[in-house]
Amino acid sequence: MLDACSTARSAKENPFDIARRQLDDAASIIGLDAEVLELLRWPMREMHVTIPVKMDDGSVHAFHGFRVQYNDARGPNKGGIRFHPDETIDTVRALAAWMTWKTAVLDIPLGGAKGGVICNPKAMSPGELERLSRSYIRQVGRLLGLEKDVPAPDVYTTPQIMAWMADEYSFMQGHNDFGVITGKPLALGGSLGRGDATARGGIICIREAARMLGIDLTGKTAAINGYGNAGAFAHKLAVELLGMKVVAVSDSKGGIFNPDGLEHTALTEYKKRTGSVAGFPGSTSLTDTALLELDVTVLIPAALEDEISCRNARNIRASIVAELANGPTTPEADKILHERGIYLIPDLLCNAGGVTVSYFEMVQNSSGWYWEEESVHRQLEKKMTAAIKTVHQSAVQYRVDNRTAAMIVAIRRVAEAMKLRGWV
Ligand SMILES: NC(=O)C1=CN([C@@H]2O[C@H](COP(=O)(O)OP(=O)(O)OC[C@H]3O[C@@H](n4cnc5c(N)ncnc54)[C@H](O)[C@@H]3O)[C@@H](O)[C@H]2O)C=CC1
Ligand SMILES: O=C(O)CCC(=O)C(=O)O
Repeated sequence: MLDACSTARSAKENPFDIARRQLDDAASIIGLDAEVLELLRWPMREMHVTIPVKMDDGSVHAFHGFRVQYNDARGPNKGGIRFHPDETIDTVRALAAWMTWKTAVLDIPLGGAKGGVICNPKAMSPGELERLSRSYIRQVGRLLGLEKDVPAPDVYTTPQIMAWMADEYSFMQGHNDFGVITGKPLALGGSLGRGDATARGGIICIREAARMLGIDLTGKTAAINGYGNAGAFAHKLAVELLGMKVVAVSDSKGGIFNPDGLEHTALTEYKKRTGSVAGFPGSTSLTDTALLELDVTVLIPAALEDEISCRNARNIRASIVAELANGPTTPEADKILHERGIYLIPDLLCNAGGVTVSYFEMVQNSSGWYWEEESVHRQLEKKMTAAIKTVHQSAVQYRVDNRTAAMIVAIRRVAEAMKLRGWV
């Protein structure tokens, strides 16, 4: 039988198939009970919604969206909402499964969920986006709540969108209930430190990986695919906290390269003004394929799924691959990178800073006591370093790659909760 690498494919692999293969692999290594595994292979609940939105030209457009609650054995469901033209139910299922494993790896008392709307936010006016955000919440709101399911931002959703959603949900409840959503603006109960939390958690992982590998990162190079919330803050913090040089970045409109390092402030201002990093003065353009295969110390995929697959895994030259994106590497590519001695920090760990600070936001909203930024950073550092240590121990104990090691930690914790609750 041909494996996925042997077949001539140009289409993306189904992300939910990938999520299940990752689960099956980890489950077989620890001999997970078949009934537990069967439960973990399915979302516990999912909602498909049609979302009517009045457009600026007076027409009504029916958008389609989803909220998938994968598993809440360890606590309320948690996970972002993505607005993207290529969104599918299977992408949302995979992202919800990965949220479940991520909260378990970080040992925060939450489950996993994800939401998505099929739309092109770049082609919508602010008014249309607001009406879409409110209409989505009217449809899925009955599933949400601080004790049930707490969304957050993801690709192409922002703190402003979270604010509209929190407001709509509050109207539905008849009182302010901002704790239903995290990643909110500070003025509405957001947490200090949530903006750069995903990148900050990833930078802590890169720092610890380099320490383990004996690499001094000062002056070393990084390339970042995806220049949004996660990628742009990773650029800033890689320079500020690790002393690295970010030589290449890309977004959906193109990539740029400067061997002397790209300047963060000038680049983010340029992107804000022009809508893309492409054409940034002083840089040359490069394709995403070329960016991923650059000879850099650290490669940071920070865009979408399936960036590193059997098509390019043999050409990756970075020593460390730090997955800020969810699901950027396919299982075949995982194997190839592992065999080639490339140190991969899996998404479940690498991008968990975001949900960890979202959890801190929930705690602050519940208690009404707001933390200083320094406390957020300190608690994030503690949670991340503890998780890094646990995943490393698991990799050594089972002699597996880091993703499988993280999956083992996660499914053991979720399985324990399910057993204690009498689900299996
Ligand atoms: N925002 C958060 O707190 C978290 C985000 N993530 C993951 O990080 C990744 C990025 O999310 P955000 O930064 O929040 O989204 P964002 O919407 O702020 O930015 C996404 C960026 O990716 C770029 N992009 C899209 N398609 C691309 C392509 N084909 N090639 C290169 N760049 C492309 C966009 O132009 C944009 O710059 C996603 O996988 C998301 O699920 C994971 C954990 C938390
Ligand atoms: O902050 C959160 O609750 C979730 C962030 C997210 O969607 C993710 O980690 O993929």
